[in-house]
Amino acid sequence: MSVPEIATVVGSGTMGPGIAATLVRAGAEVRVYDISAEALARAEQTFAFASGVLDQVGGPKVDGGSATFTTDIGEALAGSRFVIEAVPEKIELKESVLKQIERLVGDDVIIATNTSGIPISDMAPSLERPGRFIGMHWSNPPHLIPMIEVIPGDATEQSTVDELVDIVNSFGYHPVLEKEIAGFVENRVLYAILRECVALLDEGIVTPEALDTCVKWGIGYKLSVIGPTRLLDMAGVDIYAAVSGYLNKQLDASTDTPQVIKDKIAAGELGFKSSKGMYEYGPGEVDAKRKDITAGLVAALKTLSSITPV
Ligand SMILES: NC(=O)c1ccc[n+]([C@@H]2O[C@H](COP(=O)([O-])OP(=O)(O)OC[C@H]3O[C@@H](n4cnc5c(N)ncnc54)[C@H](O)[C@@H]3O)[C@@H](O)[C@H]2O)c1
Ligand SMILES: Cc1ncc(CO)c(C(=O)O)c1O
Repeated sequence: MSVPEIATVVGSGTMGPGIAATLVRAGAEVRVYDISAEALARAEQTFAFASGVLDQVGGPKVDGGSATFTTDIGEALAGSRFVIEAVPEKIELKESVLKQIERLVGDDVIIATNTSGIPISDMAPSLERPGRFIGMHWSNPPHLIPMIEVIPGDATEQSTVDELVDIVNSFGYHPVLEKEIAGFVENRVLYAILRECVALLDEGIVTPEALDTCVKWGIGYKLSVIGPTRLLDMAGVDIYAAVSGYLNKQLDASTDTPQVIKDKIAAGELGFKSSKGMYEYGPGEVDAKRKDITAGLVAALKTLSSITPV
C-alpha cells in the first residue's frame, strides 16, 4: 500500500498540521478536522508553513496532494482510507474521539493514534474493531523528524501493522516497529535523559546554557550519526561495564514529576507557549528560536540524509 488516497487528521494543534503537510506532499487528499474553529484557523497557517519547510528540504513530492480544513467530522471522514488521531493526551478524550471516528469510517480503515505513550491495548477495548487500531507515534516537528514508531496493541491485526509500515515507508520515513510498552521506546529514552537533566539543573550542578551545550554537542550530535547500540561498540562494552558499575546507582531514579517542574506549571511557565519556561523569552524571541530550530533541523536533515547510515 502506498500513501492512502484520502486521509484524515483528527486534532490539529501542535502535531496535526505537520502530519497533514507530510501526507499531502506524499500525494494524499488530506482532511484536517478539529473541534475548534480557532485551532483550525491557526492550523491552516501552520500547515502552509510546514509545507514551505518541506519545499526547502526538497525531498520527493507526489502530485495530487491537497488539504482541506473542517470542523465537520462527517465531512472529514467521508471516504477516508486512513485516520490519524492527534487530540490531547487524555485517555478518556481519545477513547471518545476514537469511538466517534470508528462510527463514521469503513470497517477496513486503519485508525491510528499519535499518543505519546498511552498503551494501545488500554484504548483498544473502547473500539468495535480493535484489529484496525494501532499506535503511530510521530516526533515533533512531524514534518521534519523522519522516524515514526509503529506500535501494535494486543488486538491489532498483522495486516494493519503491515499496511502502516508500508504507509510510513511510502513517504520516505523510517518505521520503527515496537512491542507495546508504556511511553514507547522514543519517550522512554528521551524521558530518561530529561529526568537526569532536570535533576542536574535542580541540584545546581550545571546551568541551563551549559547543559544544552553539553547535550547538543556531546550527545545529540554524536547520537544523530551513531545509534546508542553502535555507540556501545564504539566506546567498548567493557567501558560501559566499568562506568555503569559505579554511575548507574548515582543516577536520578525519582518516579514522580519533579517538584521544580510542578512549580513551573503552577506559575504558568510552560515554555515557548507562555514566553517563559526553563528560559525566559523577550518580545519576538520565541519566533526567532522557532525559526532557528527549523533552519537547524532542515540543515541537519539534508546532511544526515546524504551520508552513509551507521
Ligand atoms: N506536542 C508534541 O511534541 C507531541 C509529539 C508527539 C506526539 N504528541 C501527541 O500527539 C497528540 C496531540 O498532541 P498536540 O501537542 O498536537 O496537542 P495540542 O493540544 O497542541 O492539539 C490538540 C488539538 O486537538 C483538538 N481537539 C480537542 N478535542 C478534540 C476533539 N474532541 N475532536 C477533535 N479535535 C479535538 C484541540 O482543539 C487541539 O487543536 C497527543 O496525544 C500528544 O501526546 C505530541
Ligand atoms: C518532551 C517531549 N515529550 C513528548 C514528545 C513526543 O511524544 C516530544 C517530542 O519532541 O516529540 C517531546 O519533546
